[in-house]
Amino acid sequence: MSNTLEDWVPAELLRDRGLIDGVWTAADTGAEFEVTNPASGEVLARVPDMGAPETSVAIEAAERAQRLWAARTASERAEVLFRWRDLVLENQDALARLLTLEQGKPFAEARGEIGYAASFLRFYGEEARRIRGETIPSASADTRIVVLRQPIGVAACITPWNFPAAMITRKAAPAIAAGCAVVMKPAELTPLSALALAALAERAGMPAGVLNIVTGGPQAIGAELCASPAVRALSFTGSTDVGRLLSAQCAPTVKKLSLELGGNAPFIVFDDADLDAAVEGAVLSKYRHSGQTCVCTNRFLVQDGIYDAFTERFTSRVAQLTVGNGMLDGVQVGPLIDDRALGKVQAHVADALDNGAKLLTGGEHLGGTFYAPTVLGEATTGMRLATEETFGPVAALFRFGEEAEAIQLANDTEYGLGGYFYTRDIGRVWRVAEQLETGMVGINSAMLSVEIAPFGGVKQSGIGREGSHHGIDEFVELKYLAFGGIQ
Ligand SMILES: NC(=O)c1ccc[n+]([C@@H]2O[C@H](COP(=O)([O-])OP(=O)(O)OC[C@H]3O[C@@H](n4cnc5c(N)ncnc54)[C@H](O)[C@@H]3O)[C@@H](O)[C@H]2O)c1
Ligand SMILES: O=C[C@H](O)CS(=O)(=O)O
Repeated sequence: MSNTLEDWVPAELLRDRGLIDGVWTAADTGAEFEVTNPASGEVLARVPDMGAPETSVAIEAAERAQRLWAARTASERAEVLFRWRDLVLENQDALARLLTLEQGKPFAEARGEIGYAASFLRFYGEEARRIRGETIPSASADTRIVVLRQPIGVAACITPWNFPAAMITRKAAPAIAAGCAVVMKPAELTPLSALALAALAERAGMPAGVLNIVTGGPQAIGAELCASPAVRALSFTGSTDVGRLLSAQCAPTVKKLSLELGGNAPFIVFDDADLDAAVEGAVLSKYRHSGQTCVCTNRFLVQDGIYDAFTERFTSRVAQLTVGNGMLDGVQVGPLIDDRALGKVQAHVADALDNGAKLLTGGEHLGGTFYAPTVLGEATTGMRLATEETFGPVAALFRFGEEAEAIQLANDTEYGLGGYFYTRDIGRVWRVAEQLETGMVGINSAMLSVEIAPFGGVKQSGIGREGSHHGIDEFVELKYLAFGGIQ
């Protein structure tokens, strides 16, 4: 099978330059870095290794463009987003192939991600015309109070490798709808999808400077974005460690921060759960994208009375999953993104086994960065996978007795992104939903991600929300106007 980009993706979607002020641009030094296919290790492309100087030029371009963009009507901004969305959907298969080649996820999942990416362009195109202010009944007869919602200005966006398309539009679409201009730094492991999306934005009529893509070294680009007083908002998706660092770097210029960080999602199966539904939900929430999703389950908490039945059914389903190159038909689990990710998975499994976990299926390195879908029984809280995000295809099953114990275990983490539970008791549904310390809760449901709902975490999983009408708030400022002297 060919792994050459040009055999799979039309030339108009392949870009080997960053986009700054509407110009496809090389690094000032001419330096480049390689983008590789995680399924084969082959080099797919080389893209510019930019740093602080190019980032600074992109910020200046965004500043100029933003003033003009904000002066356009909301309908004009919406039209550009709608055309962009149409082009993304027209190119859905090609974009999905590009995504699978640079990122590894199975083609069907990649195709789903492109549809998900397009959904943000449509939703925020619609939302552009609903960025409404308010009037507040005044305290005195001769005054009036009006609140405007204005674009914040230049927004910096930093995105991860696990959703190389959807994380771009989940940030860019609300920012652009609100009248902001964006300087985007995609993950260095997966810049090609971001560049292809930018090529389509350009074709959709996005004015020069409104969407800039800077590829290259995260530290240098990140430091410049954080230090610039012209950048008024930073929207970051990635690990909690980098989120903490960026928060500190933004403190001197006091930016609005939106942080979508790591998780340690619990998935609770109560004795009264619908077993078939719980097993299907468990497989989806754990093995989607080889476990490399921020809302993937990290800990299965299973009540004593259903533990054996759930474990048997779940393990048998997991053992049937097909692992392989995501470009091949029927593959359900692709490679891990790189050797570092593989090393963490192997270390978590070894640590769990050393501490008494039982290997029920998997536990094998399958060559390259492929790892067998794995289930570990009798996990306990002293194991690394109880407190750290494994970010791989490893399910750890913990036992519990009473509802209160499940809630205590579920909340025993610094993270608070997603959580799931399965039960048929309506009283328990409310009790548990209200007590879980997470930003999102799946109740008899394992899918949280949809453009119309607010996605985000509490505790050290982040600040702010993406998606839904709340996603606009990250990119607007309130301005209160006090009118006096009205007779
Ligand atoms: N909450 C969410 O919505 C969400 C979504 C996807 C991923 N994640 C989390 O992201 C993590 C996996 O992604 P990752 O490995 O790409 O995370 P990461 O934090 O290593 O990288 C994320 C982005 O930050 C950049 N980056 C790294 N160091 C930087 C620095 N010093 N300055 C500026 N930018 C820097 C990277 O280049 C990349 O673009 C997991 O923890 C996962 O849970 C969270
Ligand atoms: O990694 C987590 C992202 O937010 C992707 S998704 O929204 O859960 O699909």
